Amino acid sequence: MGFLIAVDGPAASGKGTIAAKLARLYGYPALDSGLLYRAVGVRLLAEGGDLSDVAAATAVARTLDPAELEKPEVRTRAAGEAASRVAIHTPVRECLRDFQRAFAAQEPGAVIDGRDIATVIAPWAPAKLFVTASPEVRAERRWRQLTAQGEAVEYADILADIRIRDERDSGRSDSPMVRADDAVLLDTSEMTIDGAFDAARRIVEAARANWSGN
Ligand SMILES: Nc1ncnc2c1ncn2[C@@H]1O[C@H](COP(=O)(O)OP(=O)(O)O)[C@@H](O)[C@H]1O
Ligand SMILES: Nc1ccn([C@@H]2O[C@H](COP(=O)(O)OP(=O)(O)O)[C@@H](O)[C@H]2O)c(=O)n1
Repeated sequence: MGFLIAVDGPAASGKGTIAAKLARLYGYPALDSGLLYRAVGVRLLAEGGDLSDVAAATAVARTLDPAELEKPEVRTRAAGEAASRVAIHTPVRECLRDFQRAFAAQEPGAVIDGRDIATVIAPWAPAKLFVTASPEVRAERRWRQLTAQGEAVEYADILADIRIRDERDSGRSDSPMVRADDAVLLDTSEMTIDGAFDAARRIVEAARANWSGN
């Protein structure tokens, strides 16, 4: 198994940004695991399905095509909400698990960001970060991001979304969002993107120095 960097954390904490930069730094492939759940939610809704219909959501997860992760629709506010609603279904998570585990194990290394990478997908990961920030800061970042993408959204509504999603993601019974005991907490509330990346890089370098692999 390679040097896997697991980057977990709540919505809009900056974990994807950090994961992408670490992947570039080390020359590893990166997987944004949230896109898998977003793509399931988006297709289910497009087919007129119900997000609480476990069988229908599982059928979509089983037939997910990588091209669906590239669609701009998976990056919308509604897709984030839909993702967290299909992500509570155990059979949906099971359908997506093998792909993530195979991605995680590749040599010489990989970076995956999500909610349960360090706890469920790859507890063996040599480097684990739990990236967070206050709900207000995350809402501000998500509001800016969605506005820049052309979505008309209000800050107050995005803050409410963030709070609901935090509760749903950390309260579900299967693979809840939680910091792994051995994951390093990185609170980016007061950090710039460069500052957060620098802190993440130092955490990963320390983990690499302790790693018994190549
Ligand atoms: N430290 C930071 N300071 C300001 N903006 C940030 C920071 N980290 C990320 N962002 C921005 O916030 C938004 C959400 O970041 P992203 O990495 O997609 O979060 P996540 O993957 O946790 O949902 C993006 O537009 C990103 O550019
Ligand atoms: N490894 C993962 C990744 C995402 N998810 C779910 O998918 C949703 C969307 O994830 P995301 O990472 O794209 O969300 P943001 O953090 O970008 O808003 C989350 O709210 C989780 O419910 C998950 O359950 N497990």
